[in-house]
Amino acid sequence: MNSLSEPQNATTFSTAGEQAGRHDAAAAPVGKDVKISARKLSFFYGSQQALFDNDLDVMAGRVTAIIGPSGCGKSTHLRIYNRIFELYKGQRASGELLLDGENVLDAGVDVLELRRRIGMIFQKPTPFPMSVFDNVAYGLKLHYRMPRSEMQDRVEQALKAAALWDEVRDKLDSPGTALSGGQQQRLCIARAIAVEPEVLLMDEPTSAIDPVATARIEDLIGELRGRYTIVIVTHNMQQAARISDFTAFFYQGRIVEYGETEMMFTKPKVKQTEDYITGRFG
Ligand SMILES: Nc1ncnc2c1ncn2[C@@H]1O[C@H](COP(=O)(O)OP(=O)(O)OP(=O)(O)O)[C@@H](O)[C@H]1O
Repeated sequence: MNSLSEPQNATTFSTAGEQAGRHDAAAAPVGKDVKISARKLSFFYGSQQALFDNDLDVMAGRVTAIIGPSGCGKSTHLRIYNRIFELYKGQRASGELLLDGENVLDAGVDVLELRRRIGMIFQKPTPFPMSVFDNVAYGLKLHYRMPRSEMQDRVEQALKAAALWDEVRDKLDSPGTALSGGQQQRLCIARAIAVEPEVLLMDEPTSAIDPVATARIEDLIGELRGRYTIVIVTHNMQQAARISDFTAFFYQGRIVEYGETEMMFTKPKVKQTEDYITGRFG
């Protein structure tokens, strides 16, 4: 958890851009493992360009929040990571998106395997119309062959990791859609976790659920930190401050500023970031 009241030490943070002699505030933090690097990443809906030369290094095992006003490109950026945009006609990305140094946009990439490595949780919980058990087993059946007993173990582990096991252990055969909204969202997290991803993308995962359920998901994100690299889009400034290690501020398809969350929220380098964080626009 980040405390916004802790004293700041500007020397603990330097950007890759500064090291390279650049002084753009959207460069990358250095000195830690990078899991994903966006390089000159742009995106087009038909002829309309929505993202412009996004450069971003996502740190392994950390939580990175993407913030910015409505329509600035947060979801568009996230949807490139697992190439989910390719399900829609006329959408195109250019530049590079490196996962452990390999460009996921290359033609030869196994997209099914990419989506196993990079799981996604959406704004509205999306349980499949099947039982709680089958929701979690779904990806396992898609990606692996295993005996039923191992499948049961993996489902249980995933539900435990998603902090849902105690609530559903007696209703594994009930429909996933019969759970509460917050439980459904944790079910979706369990489904993503079951296939042992490396990265979890979360696109406003708490915007459709109540404050108590939101707190549980935020706690869960805290528990998953370290084991997974998490990138979360959120409209909620307090949430970004509470749960993320790094924050990227997007505006009109560009990354205006990126850095450690504590610094971003206490000493932003760019006036636009400060104005957004303090609620002057957006
Ligand atoms: N399917 C689409 N076709 C055409 N333009 C789109 C499409 N989806 C998004 N856009 C445009 O791309 C830009 C970025 O949209 P995006 O949804 O990524 O923003 P966002 O920051 O996630 O917004 P919000 O916070 O409202 O969810 C916007 O101008 C939007 O109108």
